[in-house]
Amino acid sequence: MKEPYPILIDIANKKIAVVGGGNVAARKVAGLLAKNAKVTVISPAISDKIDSAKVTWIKKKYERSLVENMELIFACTDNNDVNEQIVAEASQFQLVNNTSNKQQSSFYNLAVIEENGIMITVSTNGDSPSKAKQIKNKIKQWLSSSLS
Ligand SMILES: C[C@@]1(CC(=O)O)c2cc3[nH]c(cc4nc(cc5[nH]c(cc(n2)[C@H]1CCC(=O)O)[C@@](C)(CC(=O)O)[C@@H]5CCC(=O)O)C(CC(=O)O)=C4CCC(=O)O)c(CCC(=O)O)c3CC(=O)O
Ligand SMILES: NC(=O)C1=CN([C@@H]2O[C@H](COP(=O)(O)OP(=O)(O)OC[C@H]3O[C@@H](n4cnc5c(N)ncnc54)[C@H](O)[C@@H]3O)[C@@H](O)[C@H]2O)C=CC1
Repeated sequence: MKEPYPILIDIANKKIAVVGGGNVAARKVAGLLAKNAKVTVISPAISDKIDSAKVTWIKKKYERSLVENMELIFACTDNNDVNEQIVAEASQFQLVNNTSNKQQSSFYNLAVIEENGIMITVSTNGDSPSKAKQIKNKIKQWLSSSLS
């Protein structure tokens, strides 16, 4: 993504697939559940950091037929070829985040602070996610010190 366009989207009750059930999937799932999405995790194994009571878990390896009706797809497996395949097989109406390859993602996640009805987000346009996290934490510290 050379020139990303920032938007906020309503994902409440939207069908969202997270393929893979490891650490990265757990972080993405937590963010999605916090905004009331209908999350389906497709993965032979699922981390205990994922609240399996709050998602639909399909205990299978990725197959295109399992994500055909999903509006957003997060490709979070630890197999780059599978993540690439998920992107290649998506329809033109499906947005896909390939968590292992930003060049193949049609959207990125942001580092987010949400407090008192205000949302502050940080992005490095994919260049350095850990820097985005660091800057977010600095802003958070600054916010709490400036309010006290
Ligand atoms: C493009 C993007 C797409 C996306 O996933 O949305 C992406 C991609 C990749 N991340 C990678 C690595 C890490 N990502 C994090 C953390 C976060 N990553 C997030 C977003 C994004 N990550 C999007 C762009 C964000 C921007 O524009 O700046 C955050 C902000 C939001 C979130 O995930 O919800 C969240 C912080 C949440 C918070 O705490 O606030 C950490 C640190 C950690 O886990 O502690 C590491 C390890 C250290 C490192 O490498 O930096 C790799 C390499 C994988 C590999 O090669 O192994 C890729 C793949 C690639 O770069 O192609
Ligand atoms: N975008 C981001 O924020 C970040 C991305 N990454 C990348 O994310 C990927 C995943 O990392 P982790 O979650 O730490 O790995 P992990 O090893 O914790 O989890 C991988 C998961 O994928 C599942 N899986 C493997 N093959 C599958 C298949 N064919 N179909 C469905 N599920 C399958 C496994 O069962 C496991 O649950 C890596 O490629 C890593 O480079 C890493 C850090 C941050």
